[in-house]
Amino acid sequence: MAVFTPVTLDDVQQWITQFPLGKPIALKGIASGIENSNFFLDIEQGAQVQQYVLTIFENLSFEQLPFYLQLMRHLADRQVLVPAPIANNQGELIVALHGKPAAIVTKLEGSSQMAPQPVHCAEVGAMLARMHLAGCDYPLQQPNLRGLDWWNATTPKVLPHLSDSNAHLLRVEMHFQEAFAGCDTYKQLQTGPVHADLFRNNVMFDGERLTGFFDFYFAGCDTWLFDVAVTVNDWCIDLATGVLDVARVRSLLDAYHGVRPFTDAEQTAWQPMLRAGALRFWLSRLYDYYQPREAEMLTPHDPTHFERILRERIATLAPKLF
Ligand SMILES: Nc1ncnc2c1ncn2[C@@H]1O[C@H](COP(=O)(O)OP(=O)(O)O)[C@@H](O)[C@H]1O
Ligand SMILES: N[C@@H](CCOP(=O)(O)O)C(=O)O
Repeated sequence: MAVFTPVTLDDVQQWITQFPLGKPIALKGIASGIENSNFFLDIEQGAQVQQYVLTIFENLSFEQLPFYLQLMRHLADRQVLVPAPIANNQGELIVALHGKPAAIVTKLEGSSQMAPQPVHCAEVGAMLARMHLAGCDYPLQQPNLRGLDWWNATTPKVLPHLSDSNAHLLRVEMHFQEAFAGCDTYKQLQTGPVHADLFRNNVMFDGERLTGFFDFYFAGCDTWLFDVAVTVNDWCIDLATGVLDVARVRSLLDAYHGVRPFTDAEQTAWQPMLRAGALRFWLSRLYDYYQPREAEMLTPHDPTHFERILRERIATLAPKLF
């Protein structure tokens, strides 16, 4: 279940006249996805047919969306591979469809690489560094809405559901992360717009060629290193154990470092940041697990996966950043 707002080709043919795009000839609902209604949209442009993705936003409002859509436009304009939002004839990226905010973005080629090798991790690392640099002059500001403030607000909501051992882990780690966020090294870390959810299912590949990052709806301004940690914690692990795979870690980090060299402060902060990246998703998965949304919104992700990763990052020294 992923199309929550039904749309017909006829609806789109009327609506799309406000975009400088051409004639829609096919519309197909996308089955995967859990947040929004997504459709592949084929548009005839002269002798060619171009493919786009139409998204109707089910939860985010007109007021919340500009940060994400304008960020994608900003990055696309700077040759970072992301879906490029298309503006209507008034220059608007977000336009109402069936009373909800909607947007059209370019379709990325390929599919997600769910069993990445070092070559894929290198592509991800290099593009992530390019994305961070390209975001430097992005004018809009929004904090990472799943950052420390959210962790502090969420911890008391999930603590009553946890075993003694997990409650202890959560309390100790929150204490550790509060101290880390207040330390001098942390304050020296470079910040800017980050994706903050760059998991395997949010990147497209055509063979070994990365074709784009997508699903920017957790993006916000945070440390670049947090983005790297979240990415490494998903792309470079053995999924069963959470243990880092050194070859994939090295490929991702070396490729990133080749584009945007890591700093000494980032080197010092690396292990605590890997723990922060694990804690963030442990907490959100716990929250979703114990405060489930409506029944049709699929099975929540497994929180124990990130509990395992967090314990592993605390116990084992990670490969150095550079
Ligand atoms: N720009 C795009 N290009 C190609 N495929 C896309 C694009 N955006 C979304 N998709 C496809 O739609 C699916 C659902 O998108 P996603 O952003 O995960 O949805 P949701 O926000 O509802 O979770 C993705 O897994 C991907 O297959
Ligand atoms: N990546 C997060 C969940 C975010 O949902 P997404 O499918 O839209 O990326 C997790 O794995 O917990």
